[in-house]
Amino acid sequence: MTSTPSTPSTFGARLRAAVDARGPLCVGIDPHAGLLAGWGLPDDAEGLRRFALTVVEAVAPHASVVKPQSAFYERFGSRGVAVLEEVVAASKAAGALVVMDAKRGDIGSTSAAYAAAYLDPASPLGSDAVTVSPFLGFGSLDPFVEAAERHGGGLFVLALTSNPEGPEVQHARLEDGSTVAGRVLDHLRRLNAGAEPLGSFGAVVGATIGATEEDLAFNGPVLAPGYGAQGGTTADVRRIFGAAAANVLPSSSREVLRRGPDAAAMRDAVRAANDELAALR
Ligand SMILES: O=c1ccn([C@@H]2O[C@H](COP(=O)(O)O)[C@@H](O)[C@H]2O)c(=O)[nH]1
Repeated sequence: MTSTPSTPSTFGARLRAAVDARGPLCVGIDPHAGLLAGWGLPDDAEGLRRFALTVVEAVAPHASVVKPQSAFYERFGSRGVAVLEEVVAASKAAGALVVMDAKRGDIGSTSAAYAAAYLDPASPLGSDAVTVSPFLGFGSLDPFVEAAERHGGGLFVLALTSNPEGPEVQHARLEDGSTVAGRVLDHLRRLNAGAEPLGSFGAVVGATIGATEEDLAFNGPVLAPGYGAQGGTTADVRRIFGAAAANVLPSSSREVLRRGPDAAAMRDAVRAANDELAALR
């Protein structure tokens, strides 16, 4: 009997199906020291583990996407990274897609190693998608693009970030008059051309940015952090993205996590946000 290797579905296709089933809210799993304290947990690897797995159990069966922020795990060294591995596995088992928020980017040969770490399903940190930085030149991300295509994964490339310092770099003008962010979006438009139902190469555009001249329709998903604790609202998502809002994943960490350790309260916060965001689709 011959076996046919199954072609992995694309990240864009999996994401579209997940959002249709569960709603667009992406829940950030960011174990801040202050949140551990607020939950009555010690600021150590065991406190981190109890916090992170409690969040996964509460939200991963309900949210389309979870986004662990790697920094909060790395600060505990190898024991923290082991917890991050557990978060990835448990979230996937509960049916959520995992976006690893690691914001990686380096010269191409090093990017290849980062891509293997975060996008190869055989890696203990293998996720559905990873956040990457294009500020070493978009071409430095080629190894990530190749790994995403090989493994059916996705990328979220920083374009217009939610922090107030971002415009200094992202609004800067290039020789042809386009902005740095606009050039990033152009690259994504090229990578996603013709993809159905949605491309796998996304952008990070904060839910907090002011008016923008950029064309935010590029046939790919948008991760929109800043929703919730940083002040971004559903009305902001509508204002910023307009017709492209249907492909936006508003991302909220602290606004959900501060409701814990009460699992029902975290789950209800996810449901309430998704109910409100449904009007955008
Ligand atoms: O432009 C960006 C890119 C990423 N982030 C990350 O999202 C969360 C935001 O957490 P909140 O508690 O909801 O504010 C965090 O992990 C950031 O590193 C971002 O905020 N802005």
